[in-house]
Amino acid sequence: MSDEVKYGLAGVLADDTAISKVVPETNSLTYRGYAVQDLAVNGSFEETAYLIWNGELPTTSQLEAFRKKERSERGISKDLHETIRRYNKSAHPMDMIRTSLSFAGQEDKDANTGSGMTSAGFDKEGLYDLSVRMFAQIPEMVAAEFRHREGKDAIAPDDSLSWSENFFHMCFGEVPAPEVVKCFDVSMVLYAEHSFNASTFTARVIGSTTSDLYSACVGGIGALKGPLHGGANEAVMHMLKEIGEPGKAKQWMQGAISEKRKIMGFGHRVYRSGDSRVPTMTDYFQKMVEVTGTDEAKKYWEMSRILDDTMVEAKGIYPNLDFPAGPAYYLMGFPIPMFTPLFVMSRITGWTAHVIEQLENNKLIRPLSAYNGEAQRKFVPIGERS
Ligand SMILES: CC(=O)SCCNC(=O)CCNC(=O)[C@H](O)C(C)(C)COP(=O)(O)OP(=O)(O)OC[C@H]1O[C@@H](n2cnc3c(N)ncnc32)[C@H](O)[C@@H]1OP(=O)(O)O
Ligand SMILES: O=C([O-])CC(=O)C(=O)O
Repeated sequence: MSDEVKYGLAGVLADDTAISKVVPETNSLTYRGYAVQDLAVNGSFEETAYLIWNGELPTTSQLEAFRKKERSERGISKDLHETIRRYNKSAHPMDMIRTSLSFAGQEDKDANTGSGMTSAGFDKEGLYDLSVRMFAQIPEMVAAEFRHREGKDAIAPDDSLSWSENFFHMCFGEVPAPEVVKCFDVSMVLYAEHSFNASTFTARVIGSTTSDLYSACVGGIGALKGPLHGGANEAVMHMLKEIGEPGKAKQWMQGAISEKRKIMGFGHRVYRSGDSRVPTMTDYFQKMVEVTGTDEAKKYWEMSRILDDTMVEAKGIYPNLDFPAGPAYYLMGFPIPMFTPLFVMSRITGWTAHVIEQLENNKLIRPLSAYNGEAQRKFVPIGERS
């Protein structure tokens, strides 16, 4: 270990950003200056997406035009549908969405817009158009992959529906109660952006080589899949199912703590005393429990309260957004392995905005390493090696 190295880049300021601000001291998060909880409760995910890319909230007519643009970009190709139908049904949905986005990139004649592969160079408008296209099409990929795993045909998008309503329609063939759609929409707002988290930083690193936007986002998907990052929302639900009932929750948590196990959905690199997004998502998880009204839903709610209290009391480690989001998605009817692809559908806004910001003032991201391997030595011909 070297004193000069910042392991995991912890505490390192790697660049400027005007997209979001995380303030750990006050557990607050703003997108372009707006508190995330205000955006989530009072606005829609479409408005947040517009804000993240354009820097300002849309007026009524701007939002109308944005919605029209998003709807006009819906519709993945027949070839991609055909490819999805060939996927191994037991593959993880994150592997499926990573493959589908990559497939869409090789089909898209505009894929290299704004990249070093074209002589035109940086093209902000072109990159924005590509971003909206991915935002419009990724939900259809996720829904088609879900239905393929279930042995069902894909459902075409419905342009009369909002981005969130349309996703439910493409998954289940119907739009649930407005309260359920709102809870989902809130989760999308909360997941959209979080400064230099691992997947966004990955996307920026790829963007900094002036590679293309699809490559940057495919890389982001790879980084998000891990349970230390986006994959934790799935792990939380597996944990709740493993514990099984509220009566066992405290003892389970105490056992996990004494065995020094990492408990999924808790802790954060930046927040040390609570994740700014958790109170809002917890309120909406509770609303999902009320809407569902089942004993199972109440059981997950009670368990999550006990786990939260026990962990905070024993270790002073607080839940992160994945903790309430996982069970909320479960109550919406999504299968567990689909939770991280839902995160992708939202975070595509943050990833693309960051790649555009990176390219606006680009400097290749290339840190140094402290070498701790063998000292230089003489080459030994193969016949002389022991
Ligand atoms: C949307 C998101 O991506 S949010 C993050 C989602 N990830 C998770 O929920 C996975 C579980 N959490 C973790 O693994 C970590 O908290 C991370 C990876 C998120 C942050 O990690 P780091 O900033 O590197 O903190 P680090 O892992 O060094 O933890 C610091 C201390 O807190 C403990 N700690 C942190 N998180 C946890 C946890 N979830 N369970 C148990 N102990 C924990 C560590 O064991 C360590 O203790 P020690 O100093 O006694 O060794
Ligand atoms: O910021 C992080 O390290 C992880 C996180 O919460 C996110 O990406 O939303």
